Amino acid sequence: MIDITIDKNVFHGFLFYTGVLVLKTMLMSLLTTRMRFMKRVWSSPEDIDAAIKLKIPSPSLKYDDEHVERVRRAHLNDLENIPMFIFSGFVYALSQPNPSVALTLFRIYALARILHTVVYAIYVVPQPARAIFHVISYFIAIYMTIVGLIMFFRP
Ligand SMILES: N[C@@H](CCC(=O)N[C@@H](CS)C(=O)NCC(=O)O)C(=O)O
Repeated sequence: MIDITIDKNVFHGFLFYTGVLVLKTMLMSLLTTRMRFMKRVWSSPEDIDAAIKLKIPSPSLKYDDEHVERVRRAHLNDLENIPMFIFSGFVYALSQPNPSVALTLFRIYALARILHTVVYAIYVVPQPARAIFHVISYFIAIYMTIVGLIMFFRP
């Protein structure tokens, strides 16, 4: 029998920021599509056929457009990190953390992931801006996983 106690505010915070980050990741598909239309660049021949039918002027088949690839890399980076947050945040929320510390970590994590995208794919800001936002979110997720596992599985 496992005795699970979870603070209501911590759980609400976890679900809220998970929702924000899931929506943010899904938005990356729209951002990629927008960039494809702006640059008129697609990477599948059938998309070029569709663009011609839509009378989009001079669409091109290109696999390495700098702007499109930048948005795709930001999306991929979300996919490498945000699913991890969902596990880390959940196990951490189960470990009876201090509610204000937990909510602060969720908030900083979400903000850092959003700013990572802003400086990577929207307004390109020189490094180390992106690295800083990545490191902040990465170490928060590592901290939450370790604390969560230790506290949850303590004898
Ligand atoms: N898969 C990442 C692992 C390391 C990482 O996430 N680095 C951060 C901070 S420099 C990043 O924004 N990488 C760019 C990217 O994933 O495209 C990479 O190839 O860079």
